[in-house]
Amino acid sequence: MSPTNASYENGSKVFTPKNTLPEVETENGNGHKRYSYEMLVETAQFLLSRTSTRPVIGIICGSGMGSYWNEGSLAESIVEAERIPYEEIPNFPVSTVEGHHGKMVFGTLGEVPVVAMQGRFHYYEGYPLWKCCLPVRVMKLLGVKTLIATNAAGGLNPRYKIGDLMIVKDHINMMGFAGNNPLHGPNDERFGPRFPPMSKAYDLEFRKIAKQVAKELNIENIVREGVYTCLGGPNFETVAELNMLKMVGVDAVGMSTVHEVITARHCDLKVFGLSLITNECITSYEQDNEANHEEVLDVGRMRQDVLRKYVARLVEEFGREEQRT
Ligand SMILES: O=P(O)(O)O[C@H]1O[C@H](CO)[C@@H](O)[C@H]1O
Ligand SMILES: Nc1nc2[nH]cnc2c(=O)[nH]1
Repeated sequence: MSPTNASYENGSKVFTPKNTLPEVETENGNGHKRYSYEMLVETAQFLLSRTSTRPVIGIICGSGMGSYWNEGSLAESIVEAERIPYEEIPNFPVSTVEGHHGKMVFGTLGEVPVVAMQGRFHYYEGYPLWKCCLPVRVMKLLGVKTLIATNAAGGLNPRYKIGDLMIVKDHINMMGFAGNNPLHGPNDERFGPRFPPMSKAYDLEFRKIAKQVAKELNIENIVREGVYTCLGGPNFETVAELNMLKMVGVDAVGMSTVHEVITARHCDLKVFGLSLITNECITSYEQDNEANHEEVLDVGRMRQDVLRKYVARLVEEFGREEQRT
């Protein structure tokens, strides 16, 4: 099916943008079918029927960071948590990566109603980008106003240390350079415009608040601010690739987040991004160590206490900011 309605005026082809998409699109060029707005409404309605929480902030937990949402450890922060396994959610993918539990957690942090994804979807798992980002649109339909996307990332900036936290200032959409974008294909205006701007992807006010909160919590020495990029994975990068990324101004490298943020901004969610630097990016052939997922998960575990406290305080502050504006 054509993404646009074409008609002819004075012999020239005129395209009128369509407002809605068909229930299930035909193949979009990647061999994957997309879900319609109505299907995602069905998913959101299912979730709303399973919880009394009406979340205003959505959180995506990065690799190894979801464990701080496990039973017990968050009891004092997430109040009356309700956990819904992805398998039970209509139209939802399932998590296949170690360190991603595959549950939606509803509850409150401070006074703020939240939904947290304990496990995200990655391109390398075999999901097309739009499907990796489907939960972001579901969050929008749940009433979420702000997305907090956390991730584990390799530290490319030589000043970064393992265990540092990086407030994401901006991203470079490397996969997008090659034409792979979650918004690829027909646009549904009910989510957002065909050509969304991306120059204010990461909310400036939230970034200021995050720096202030880092001071209050006395963790400013480990909190950085920098540029993130996402590669398709699942392999970690070669030395030459990392040196190229360094040259173009990348501070941290991962395999997620960028497409989620694009999807979130498209549907007008405010965004805050936070990377946990879990490993050093290897930029010299003389170095012996190599990146590995175990280290990524270990550092997530090691920093879970700090992350939990920091994210919980940020949620409170962002919730307050949300009420103010
Ligand atoms: O981005 P998150 O999901 O935090 O995880 C990062 O860590 C994993 C590699 O160890 C990859 O999945 C990469 O994307
Ligand atoms: N691409 C990539 N993803 C990561 N996730 C955690 N560490 C890394 C890394 O070094 N590279």
